Amino acid sequence: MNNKNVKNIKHTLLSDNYYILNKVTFDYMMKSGKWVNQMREVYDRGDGAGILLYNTTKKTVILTKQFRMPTCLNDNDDGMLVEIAAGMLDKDNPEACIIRETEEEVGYRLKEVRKVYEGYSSPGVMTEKMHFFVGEYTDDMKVSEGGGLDSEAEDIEVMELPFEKAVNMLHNGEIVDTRTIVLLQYAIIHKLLD
Ligand SMILES: Nc1nc2c(ncn2[C@@H]2O[C@H](COP(=O)(O)OP(=O)(O)O[C@H]3O[C@H](CO)[C@@H](O)[C@H](O)[C@@H]3O)[C@@H](O)[C@H]2O)c(=O)[nH]1
Ligand SMILES: [Mg+2]
Repeated sequence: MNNKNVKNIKHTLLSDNYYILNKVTFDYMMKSGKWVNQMREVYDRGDGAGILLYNTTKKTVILTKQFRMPTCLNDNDDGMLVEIAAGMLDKDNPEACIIRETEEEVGYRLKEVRKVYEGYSSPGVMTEKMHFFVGEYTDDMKVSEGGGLDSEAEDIEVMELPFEKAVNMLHNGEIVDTRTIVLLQYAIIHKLLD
């Protein structure tokens, strides 16, 4: 931390049941010069990486579908969410993480990936920074059915679909995962599948 307008940062652990939730209090100097004491609850579950897998010959992309309880509690009736392949870094670097997660979740062993963005997922609440990749896949890279790790009770449906269909799903509101929106827009802007 390097900000002269912030001092007296104190962490109080609220939960370390699975990941870490802290209450963080600090003094913050407003633009007016007045110091105010503020409190934020901050959830720390490490950083993540996600990838848009695309095939320029078939003009397809690979996405996943899985149950996401938090979305179910907010407007997503059945809790099923269409997403890019993604995972948490654990102890890996972002590139190693996304190559591992791609094989676990969708069954393709990638040789190369390309980092395109890095961004905070929900900066008011979470520490998480997300590393965004794109990667070209071909049929001969398929090594398994994917689906996620049984040991983590992951139950992931692999969806290979025409890019055009994915773009329609983006525009008609079927795709509501922000990370997936970001990478599909990247693919459109940079004409990855033209
Ligand atoms: N028991 C238990 N297990 C959990 C909990 N939270 C996560 N897990 C387990 O941890 C696994 C993490 O799988 P990953 O593939 O590494 O992560 P992810 O859930 O796909 O996360 C990705 O998407 C998130 C967006 O929802 C991102 O926040 C994250 O950085 C990453 O990109 C989940 O499948 C689940 O089994 C929890 O509170 N309790
Ligand atoms: Mg995942």
